[in-house]
Amino acid sequence: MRLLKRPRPVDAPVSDSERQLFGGPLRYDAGWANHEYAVLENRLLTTLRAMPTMVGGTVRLAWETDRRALLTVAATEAGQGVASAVGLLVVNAALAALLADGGAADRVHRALPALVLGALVAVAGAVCASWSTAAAGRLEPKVERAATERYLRAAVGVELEAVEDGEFRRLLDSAQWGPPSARRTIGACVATLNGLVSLVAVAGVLTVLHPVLLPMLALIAAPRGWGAMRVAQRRYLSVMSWVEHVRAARMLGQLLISRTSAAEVRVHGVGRYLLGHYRKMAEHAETEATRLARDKAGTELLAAALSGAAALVTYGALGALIVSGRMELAVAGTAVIAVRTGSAGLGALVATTNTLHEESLYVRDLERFVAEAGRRAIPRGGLPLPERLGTVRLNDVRFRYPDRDAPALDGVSLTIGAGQVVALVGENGSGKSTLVKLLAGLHLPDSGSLTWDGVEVAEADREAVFDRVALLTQDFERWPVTARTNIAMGRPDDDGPERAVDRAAAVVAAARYSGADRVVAQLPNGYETLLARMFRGASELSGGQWQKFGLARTRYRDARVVVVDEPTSALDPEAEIAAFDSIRRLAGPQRAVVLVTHRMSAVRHADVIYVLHEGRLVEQGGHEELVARGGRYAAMFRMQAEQYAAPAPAARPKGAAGAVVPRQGAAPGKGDGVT
Ligand SMILES: Nc1ncnc2c1ncn2[C@@H]1O[C@H](COP(=O)(O)OP(=O)(O)OP(=O)(O)O)[C@@H](O)[C@H]1O
Repeated sequence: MRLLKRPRPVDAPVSDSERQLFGGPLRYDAGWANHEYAVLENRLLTTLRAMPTMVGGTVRLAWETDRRALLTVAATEAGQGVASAVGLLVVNAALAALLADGGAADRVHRALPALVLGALVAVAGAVCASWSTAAAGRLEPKVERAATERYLRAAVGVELEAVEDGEFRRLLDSAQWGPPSARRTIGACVATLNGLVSLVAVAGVLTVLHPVLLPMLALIAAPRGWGAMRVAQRRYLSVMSWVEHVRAARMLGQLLISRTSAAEVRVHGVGRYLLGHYRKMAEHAETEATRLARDKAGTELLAAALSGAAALVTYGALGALIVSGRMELAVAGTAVIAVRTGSAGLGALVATTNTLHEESLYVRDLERFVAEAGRRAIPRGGLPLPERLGTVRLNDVRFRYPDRDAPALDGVSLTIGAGQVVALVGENGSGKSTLVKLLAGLHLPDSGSLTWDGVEVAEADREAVFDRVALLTQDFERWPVTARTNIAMGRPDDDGPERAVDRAAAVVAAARYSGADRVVAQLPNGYETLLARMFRGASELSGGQWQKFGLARTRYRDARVVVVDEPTSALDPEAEIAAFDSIRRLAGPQRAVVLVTHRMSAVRHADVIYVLHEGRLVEQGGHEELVARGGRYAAMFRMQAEQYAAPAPAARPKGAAGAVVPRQGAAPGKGDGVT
């Protein structure tokens, strides 16, 4: 029974590629999988008992999206069941008439009404079947759409912290199979219902014919049922435990064909490298597929052998009943047909129940995800914020990312007032972007307080906080939509037809503000040009041109607090000066600007400069004041200023002709050619 050993996909060996590229196995950890085993290793009956709950969610969705179609499916499936029961009784009547005493013509004549009824019943069954197919076909896409909407709504509603949490992302990943499974669940439900109704009909007929026939039918089908369930459970476990591995291999494939990586893929030879790893990872996954196939083959063989033995016993019993005179020939004939129909029906029922079970496991993941997303959702409602902006205040704020030991922000207190341009500076990793995320309401402080006009952000209506912030980060989104919509995405809710004219004017004004209007002038269809290379006829922009669009979007958003994080890294010097100038001009009586940048020249005009170091606020003040203080800010400013100062003419080494390129790692003054 080696083939039927309990599988442990999580114990599979780790491939070199996983180690080299991802630092270890990309399998979900055994703790979770073992918990699943605890549920899945339960007996068949437990699974069957859990089925109504598992399927219930999908049926509820179907009820909500199109109850008429759902009721039609149920009614027509029941109709088919009745038709098949009547059909069997008609067969019995026809056989009884045909096997009775008398002449052949007489017997056929007596069987005729039953045969005509049989034909009518068959037609009714076929009409029901096609009606059911049409209704189910209408229902399925609606259910998938409703499930997808549930999934996406739950996903966009969670806190940023959840999005960055690996465990939550795992749930997010596995739940994506829920919506297509919900669609297939409808089909499987229909087939299961069909099988169940026909089976009840056959069972009823068999019980009427002889009480021993029913248990025999069950005996034939039980092993196949067990086998199918076992195969489904193992496949599900395997899929779940390999989901990250599959995603990583898919990601390698995407990197190979992506446009952004195309240059490095070619010039650095990354293509060959990743292709090799893709192959190794795919081969590794194939070993799991082989193991599953072997396990499936073993299970099915055993189930078929047991089922065959049960069939042998059944037909033997039928023979004994006929020989002993306890069953008439006509009844035995109908019984054979009924047992054959019944066991074929049971086989199909087992297969569809199995599909239903497997699909509902994925739907259950979706349910689990939606529940978890609900727990981690951004709270709705809360205290309102005043319409006019006064001050945003941080007092002794501390924040630590869940997977880090050291806090990203520690004891930070600062104020941002309306009309101010506030600059955040500090070395890489000092906490600037984290501070920005807290300001925007994307993260909440672990301790200390962050208030918007006196309202604690944790208690405020978060929608209102978001509404007051415009965010332009370094990796702002380059939406694959038209130039116009790319700018209007700054406030996409503002989309009513009555606002169309104002909106068009606002888009043009925002583009003029950032210099994006000059980019638009060169586009083949102006504002209607699609900015996504992946579509035919679309245009692509340079990094700097995109930044102008990002700036225009921020302007269009027209928010109370404008946060710009390294907004000009790709701009040419002239455009950069203009951009910083425009950004500074955004500040007004009702608007504050928070500028995060390493360009010290852009910072000097800020009203207040906050200097962060290892998550702590170490200096604050105006440019002149901070330079005079001679601290960290002054050092950073001096360092950048020196870059632009004319270098002192270096003494040319004796005997060196022309420019000398020092050897890498050589100490100054010990360049090549020095004697
Ligand atoms: N999502 C995250 N999860 C865990 N740690 C994070 C996350 N984002 C940032 N950090 C860590 O928090 C600290 C502060 O990072 P942050 O991005 O705020 O710095 P920064 O000052 O904006 O840096 P840079 O100038 O490089 O943009 C760093 O140690 C960083 O590694």
